[in-house]
Amino acid sequence: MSLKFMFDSFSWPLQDLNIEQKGVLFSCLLALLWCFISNSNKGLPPGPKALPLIGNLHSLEPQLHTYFASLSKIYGPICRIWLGKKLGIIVTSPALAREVLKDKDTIFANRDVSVAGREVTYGGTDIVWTPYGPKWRMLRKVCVQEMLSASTLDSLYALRRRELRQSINYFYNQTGSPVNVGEQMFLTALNVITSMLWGGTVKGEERATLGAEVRDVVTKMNELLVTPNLSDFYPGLAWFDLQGVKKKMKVLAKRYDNIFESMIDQRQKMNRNGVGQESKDFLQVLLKLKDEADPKMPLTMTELKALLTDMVVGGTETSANTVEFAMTEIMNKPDVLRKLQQEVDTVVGKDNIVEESHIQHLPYLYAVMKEVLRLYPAVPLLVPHCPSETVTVGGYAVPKGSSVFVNVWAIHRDPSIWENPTEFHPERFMENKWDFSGNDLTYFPFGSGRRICVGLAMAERMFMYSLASLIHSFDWKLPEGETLDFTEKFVLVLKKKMPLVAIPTPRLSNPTLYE
Ligand code: HEM
Repeated sequence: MSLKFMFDSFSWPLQDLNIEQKGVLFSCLLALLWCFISNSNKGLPPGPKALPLIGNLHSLEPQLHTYFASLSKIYGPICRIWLGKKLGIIVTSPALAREVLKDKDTIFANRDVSVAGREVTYGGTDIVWTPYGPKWRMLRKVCVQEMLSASTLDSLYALRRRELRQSINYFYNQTGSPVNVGEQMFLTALNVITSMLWGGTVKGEERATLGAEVRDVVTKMNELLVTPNLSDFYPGLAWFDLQGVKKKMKVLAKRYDNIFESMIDQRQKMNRNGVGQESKDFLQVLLKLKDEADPKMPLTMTELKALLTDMVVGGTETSANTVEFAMTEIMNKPDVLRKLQQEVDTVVGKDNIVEESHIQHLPYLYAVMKEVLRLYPAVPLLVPHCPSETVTVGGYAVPKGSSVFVNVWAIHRDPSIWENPTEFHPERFMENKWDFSGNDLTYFPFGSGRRICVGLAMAERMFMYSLASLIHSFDWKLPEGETLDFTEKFVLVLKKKMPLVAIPTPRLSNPTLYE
């Protein structure tokens, strides 16, 4: 429909031609476009034949991670795909991933901002979309050293604990009934993160209302962020916003901004009255930084809000989906569940509840986290990188401005690297060298190099604390007649196609441990 729209809109110079002349002209145009596209493939990595105008859009499959993996099996560890006018480069080997993310990191540490992404992050002023340079370094520093440092995270433990205990209490009240584990984990992650953002300001009923509003906005934003958008494939058409993605995102971004404005307003009032300083949360940390920032590199109110957006959008789905995949795999392997429960029982005891301080004493749980992120890396193609200049990778040209997808999902399942790659086997991580640092490009679920995930430390805490609490507090079984489903769905992040529904049964000694 949109291509017809394009031809209709630009048909005025053809009005005086008869049907045969139009046919000839159209064929010439197609031939020219074909030549243009064939020539423009010179020096590029190999890839499937592209059609004029649409490139490979016609054969694109929604499960991009598996589709890209199948292309790399045909065309090799570096291949190309045309997304309309946009060139995509797919990288699927540790050696080439190293070239992109380590050896030529400064060139590739840039992003190609999507229309929807720009709209939702105050014009791309957040960490994810800011190009590599002094501004991005400043934002990362704020995040790593101030918001997500070990000491700030320690000081926010009470907020995380409050939210997780509420979820455990919810599961307890559902004893014996089927519960949508995925949905609950999303709510828990969202509540944990928003609580850390401004939990010191919002109390009681307002917290619940605000939670529902944020949840609604974030869910709709995530849907729009993954809508294939013609404005991204044909930047020349962006002005028309043919699918209305930009317009819809603007409305959501405004709702989101209203929430931030109201939180910031309340906090500034509290600060003026001398009571805000007691609030320990990201908002307080950021407002202080903003007031004390170096005038040569200020932290603006817009950047502050964009940073808060990153925490919510970057931290909720990733964390929640990882816990849901873990629960699914564990329920499929009763031995793993038993071993995990034994480990947690030994460290915590059955007359006690899990605290975050326990998690560093749970090596098997840590191995489970690594194995889940091997099979289901939360961001399977990383956030696409974009070279700031044309550069050679694996002997092929990667032009400036192309979108580079590093298929970490496929590397994590490569049989030449992993024994029984599709089997969930946490033991493989008990005594080996793999970690989350991204130094070894056979295993890098959080990315590697300069753009490595900024929320790594928080993700570790959230996953370990949540999963330890879930399997320590409850035994889990499937509803009668149900089977486990492992089908994945690619929506920029990786999620389960069918949510995990399971029945919790309390296993601790005393009902007060669920309050
Ligand atoms: C299981 C949990 C998570 C996984 C597996 C994960 C993974 C990733 C990956 C693969 C990237 C892209 C790296 C690249 O482009 O090369 C990324 C970027 C990012 N993540 Fe995470 N993430 C997780 C949780 C979080 C959390 C909890 C937060 C924040 C609270 C967060 C915030 C970010 C941000 C802001 C970026 C962009 C960094 C930049 O472009 O400089 N992530 N993450």
